[in-house]
Amino acid sequence: MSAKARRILTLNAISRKGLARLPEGYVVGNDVAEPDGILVRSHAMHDMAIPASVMAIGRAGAGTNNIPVKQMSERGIVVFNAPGANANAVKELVIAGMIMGARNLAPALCFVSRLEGDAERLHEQVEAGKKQYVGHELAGRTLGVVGLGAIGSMVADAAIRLGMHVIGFDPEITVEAAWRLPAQVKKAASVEDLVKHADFVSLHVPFLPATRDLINAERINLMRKGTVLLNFARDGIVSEPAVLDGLNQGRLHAYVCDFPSNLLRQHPRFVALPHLGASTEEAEENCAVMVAEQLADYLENGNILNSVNFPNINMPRESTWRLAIANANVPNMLGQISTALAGAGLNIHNMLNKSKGDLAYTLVDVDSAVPEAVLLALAGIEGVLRVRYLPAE
Ligand SMILES: NC(=O)c1ccc[n+]([C@@H]2O[C@H](COP(=O)([O-])OP(=O)(O)OC[C@H]3O[C@@H](n4cnc5c(N)ncnc54)[C@H](O)[C@@H]3O)[C@@H](O)[C@H]2O)c1
Ligand SMILES: O=C(O)CC[C@@H](O)C(=O)O
Repeated sequence: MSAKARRILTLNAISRKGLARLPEGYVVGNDVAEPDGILVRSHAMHDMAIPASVMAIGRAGAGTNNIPVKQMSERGIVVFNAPGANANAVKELVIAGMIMGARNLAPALCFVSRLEGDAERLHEQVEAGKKQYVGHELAGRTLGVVGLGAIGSMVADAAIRLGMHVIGFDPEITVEAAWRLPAQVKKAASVEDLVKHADFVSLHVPFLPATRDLINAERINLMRKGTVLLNFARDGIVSEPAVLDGLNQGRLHAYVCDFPSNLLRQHPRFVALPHLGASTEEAEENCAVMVAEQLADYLENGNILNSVNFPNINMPRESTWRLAIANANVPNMLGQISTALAGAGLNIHNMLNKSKGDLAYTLVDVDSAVPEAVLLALAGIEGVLRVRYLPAE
């Protein structure tokens, strides 16, 4: 891979092992001006002025709701994520959360932290107090999983191994994810159907307008009495006032999540962790390695893997002179690109075009150097969002 002095701005701490995957010569830091690319975890980018120099953003994680993806698409900026790279870390924390909820571990730990006196007095208080925290076991209970992607499918699998029954709901499940799912997972017809039949409900969907308040008062009222609700996805997926009512009325036994809340914080059966789902060395490294490699291959060669807004595309280099063109997915773009190249006497060696939704992307290898005037002509075609010239070093 060629090593231009590309500039990468980091908006969060990114694992060093990931940064080491960037080519030599890259300038990387949290104060880099005029960056070519940005690496980010949960930093909120919606209100940030994203410099004109930026060509790509790599999210070292799964959720991209902290990034203004639509505006980036309009600017031809490719947004990458790291699908599945932190799924095992989240799965393990969800299992911990189920046990915390079922065995009343958070209030029990609070009880212990308040104990005073000598060893004999501690013993007396423990034996008198522990009956308040009697819980139940996971085996034989039913877990409902909403969203059966990378994390949901792993949670389902782990729960089955713990002796639980599992039902799942995911109207947009991919073929790949469906293959990953254990055969024992029963299919729910809807979220309503799922919550009616579960003792534990765990949410693993992205935060989108369609999933805002997915768990609301109506759905909580359909739940079995004493349900444990787990949310390691995003806080906005659950209506907090509805959860508070559910906890107060006993419909919910506990709400275990990764998102502290001022509204819920006083409730003894509200358990919040500080967004720790992906905070393991392994997950941080996996995410950073994946996204750094994707970002570098895009910046150097124009290839795209795991973008949330542009299609996957990979064309091995067969010539020195490459163009990468991001454009609207409308008719005759390829015709106009080819005409502009032919008009300048440039012979196309290889060309690949892919589309995803409203966006398309074209890689073109040509047999000779591309003059600046041709780049300007291509950029002037209506619907072209960005033109990059990537001659191999
Ligand atoms: N707590 C954390 O630190 C942490 C870590 C990783 C991911 N997350 C969150 O978890 C989410 C899921 O992560 P993932 O890696 O499993 O993503 P994923 O893309 O692999 O899976 C998401 C699944 O949700 C499904 N889905 C979408 N809308 C749905 C709906 N309305 N009802 C049911 N299913 C629906 C999709 O079809 C997909 O299968 C992320 O978007 C992120 O917000 C949180
Ligand atoms: O980077 C993190 O710590 C959180 C990541 C997580 O929320 C995700 O969506 O992948």
